[in-house]
Amino acid sequence: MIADRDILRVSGLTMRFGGILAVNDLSFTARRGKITALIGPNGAGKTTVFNCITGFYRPSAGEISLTHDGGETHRLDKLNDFRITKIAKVARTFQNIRLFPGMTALENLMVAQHNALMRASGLTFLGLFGAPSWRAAEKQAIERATFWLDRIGLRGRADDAAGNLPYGDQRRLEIARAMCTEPVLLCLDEPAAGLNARESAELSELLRNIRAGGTSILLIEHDMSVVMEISDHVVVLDHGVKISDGTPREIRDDPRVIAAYLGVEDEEVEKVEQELGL
Ligand SMILES: Nc1ncnc2c1ncn2[C@@H]1O[C@H](COP(=O)(O)OP(=O)(O)OP(=O)(O)O)[C@@H](O)[C@H]1O
Repeated sequence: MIADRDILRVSGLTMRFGGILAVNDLSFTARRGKITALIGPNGAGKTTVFNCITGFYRPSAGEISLTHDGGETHRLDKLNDFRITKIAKVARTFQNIRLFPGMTALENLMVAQHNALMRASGLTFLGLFGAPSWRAAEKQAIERATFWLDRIGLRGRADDAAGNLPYGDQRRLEIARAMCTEPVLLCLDEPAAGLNARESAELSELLRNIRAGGTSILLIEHDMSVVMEISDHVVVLDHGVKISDGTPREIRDDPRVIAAYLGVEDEEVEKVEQELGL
């Protein structure tokens, strides 16, 4: 069977908080094996969309479906966050770092594989007695953690407390931790926030590697150099509504996007366009 080109389809997504319409009838798709960026000015609704996709919020209306390579489709708007991670295989990171700072880098990656280890122990205390199934699963978990420590260049710091690592390393460790759950879709909320130029370049390299490995990525990002450099497809939100959708180049040249970022009203778009010579 040929896999569906789109891994994620969001259709008519609406999210209300009392009188606030944070996301209004939003539709877009994310392609399989590609990097899709969700951008927009502050308060545009990006994190709310992420929270709906990853089950932190139940949408007020709309459908979110994720299709695995084999054709199996999951309605994310109907699943809770636990099942979205475990069954639909969607992983996420947050705007603020949420590592366990007192645990080592390796331990942080092992904790992410807790579900697999528990399954191998038959959900009992067999692990404590070193049952063969548990030992095999533990070996595999260590191998996977080591693989990701290598990928992010932190093998040599495996035993250091995560909280003592430089900020950029912590950001990459968080992404590695999400990858240890073997997601089909990785959702990253502002991964480049607070990074210096060298750390941003390392992040871009890591995300390209993850894409090359076949994992699809959905990314919220304010750092336009990262967005333009690595995204295959960009969706632009403003006031909860999609205002543009296309390649990074198409987005960059879209007067509606420029106007939204400059904070001007619709009727001024033409003026901005003229001023920029578009
Ligand atoms: N839990 C909530 N309760 C009430 N209003 C909310 C809630 N979450 C978000 N909002 C509102 O929804 C709108 C969209 O917010 P959201 O955080 O999704 O935007 P954003 O594009 O991610 O912004 P930023 O780039 O600043 O992170 C804002 O007006 C915000 O105040």
